[in-house]
Amino acid sequence: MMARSAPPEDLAMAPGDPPVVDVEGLWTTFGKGDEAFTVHQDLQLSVQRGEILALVGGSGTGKTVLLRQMLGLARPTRGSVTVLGQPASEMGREGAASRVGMLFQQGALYSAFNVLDNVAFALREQGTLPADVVRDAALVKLQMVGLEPEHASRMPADLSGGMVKRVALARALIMDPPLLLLDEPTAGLDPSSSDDFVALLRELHQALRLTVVMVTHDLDTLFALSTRVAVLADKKVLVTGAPREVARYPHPFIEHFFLGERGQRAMAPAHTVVTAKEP
Ligand SMILES: Nc1ncnc2c1ncn2[C@@H]1O[C@H](COP(=O)(O)OP(=O)(O)OP(=O)(O)O)[C@@H](O)[C@H]1O
Repeated sequence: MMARSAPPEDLAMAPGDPPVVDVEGLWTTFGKGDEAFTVHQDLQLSVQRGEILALVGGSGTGKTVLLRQMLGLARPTRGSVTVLGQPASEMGREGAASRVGMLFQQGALYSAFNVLDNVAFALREQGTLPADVVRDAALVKLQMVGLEPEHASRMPADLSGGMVKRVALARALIMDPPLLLLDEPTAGLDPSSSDDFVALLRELHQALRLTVVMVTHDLDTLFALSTRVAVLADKKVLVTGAPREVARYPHPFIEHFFLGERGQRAMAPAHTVVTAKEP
């Protein structure tokens, strides 16, 4: 029998409601035989309602794979990834769309569809609502992310990077999912667009009472948004806690990530007065 590792050390979380996401004893192995390599080894993680959890870890530690498993797009090799009480791999496409919205790293809009059709895609595909209702729902979502009705007919190639992210966010929210997954939400944005997008995410988190799991390498985004951080290292969640507590945890990756020059800047008091949001 496989020995179970201890759950990650939790520096902040208080037990309460059942978790929105519950990852239990997760193993993820790719390849076979001599080629096999294990990305997650008995990984545990819970995300409570209303949290904005930042997943951080070195390159290739399986952050994106974990998001894809929460969306039901990738299966655990062993163990379970449960979303709102149901195994994510059994949600089916529609079940997943109504529970989980995902903002993919590059925005990933359909280049042949205009903005409105991109946003409306999942609702239209469901085929249960009349076209004008789908259209109105998409326009509401566009407004929610700060875009005007006249943007609806634009093509993705004609949008700025910030607008692509907003459209992708509107699309992720079209089915009103309670859980939002963000893969590098501010990657590729200039500092000003990045700040605007962070402010939008924070507003929507409050207004829609979302639970958010985000992967980010960007410390400004992490400190501005996250209520808790989970560090992936050594094939598991090593530690979770409030950003400033986790930053002090003794581990080579954490020291490099938080205490390097960028980390010091992001944690500097002048910055945190403006953007820090800790529980
Ligand atoms: N479908 C797949 N088949 C084989 N290997 C895969 C597959 N998906 C991911 N991997 C591998 O799993 C590992 C983890 O990938 P993942 O993209 O989750 O890393 P990450 O933590 O998001 O990294 P980064 O920060 O660099 O984006 C990588 O080595 C990747 O090549």
